[in-house]
Amino acid sequence: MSTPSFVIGIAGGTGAGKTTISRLVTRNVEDAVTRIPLDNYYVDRSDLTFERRRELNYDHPDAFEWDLLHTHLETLVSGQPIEMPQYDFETHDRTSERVRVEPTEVIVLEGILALYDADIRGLLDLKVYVETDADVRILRRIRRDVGDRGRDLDGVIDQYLSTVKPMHERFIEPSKRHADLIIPEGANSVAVDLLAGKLRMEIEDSGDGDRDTEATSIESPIGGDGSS
Ligand SMILES: Nc1ncnc2c1ncn2[C@@H]1O[C@H](COP(=O)(O)OP(=O)(O)O)[C@@H](O)[C@H]1O
Ligand SMILES: O=c1ccn([C@@H]2O[C@H](COP(=O)(O)O)[C@@H](O)[C@H]2O)c(=O)[nH]1
Repeated sequence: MSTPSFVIGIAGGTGAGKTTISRLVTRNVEDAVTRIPLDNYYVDRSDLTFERRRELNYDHPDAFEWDLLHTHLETLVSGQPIEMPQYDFETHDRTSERVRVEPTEVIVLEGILALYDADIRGLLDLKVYVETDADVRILRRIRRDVGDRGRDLDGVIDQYLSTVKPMHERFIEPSKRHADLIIPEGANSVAVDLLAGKLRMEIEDSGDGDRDTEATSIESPIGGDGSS
């Protein structure tokens, strides 16, 4: 167990590439990094039926349990472990499982509104916003939500137009002004390598970590095999 010396927040719209970037920048230093998906802090709505949960707005700040996230980040930063909630996108529900997370040298908080809350921002040493065009993001989201999250095309389109897009414009995009670093076009390989280097430096400064490096290669901008 270590006391974290560096906390990064990675925000950006749905499908921007936040998860991909946080995986890429931490891939050679995994033992020294704790990744906290903001999604795990969606408010527990297991009191509602599935039908009702399906209609909720998951892109408004009120959908998240900020106090719990703040407490957990503070706990990790103070060198103590947390019991992190887990979230199931297929059922739109927090699961009964909790995962024990030990503090490491670096913490990466990643999610659509990772830069939204002022108290959370106060705990971040580096604030990153991933900026990717809306058309690329919706194409990625369709592929992911239909393929991995149990949705159908009409459902993804309805949700996008009714809540995802308006909340993006109202809350997510404006949070970009808090960023120290804006990464254009998702997993931009130059930005990923710079960020990975920064992480390695922080880890080395705190006296631990695997220092191997690997070049970053980026596939087609909407995933798949890149063929047309
Ligand atoms: N630069 C990229 N090139 C190709 N596919 C990407 C890229 N970045 C992300 N993707 C794909 O797009 C989808 C959404 O990316 P993800 O990182 O989960 O976005 P976010 O976490 O911002 O919602 C995933 O299927 C991922 O593999
Ligand atoms: O129950 C839920 C919870 C969230 N969502 C959608 O997920 C995205 C955030 O995840 P990303 O990985 O950043 O795309 C958000 O836009 C919500 O609309 C959901 O559909 N159902």
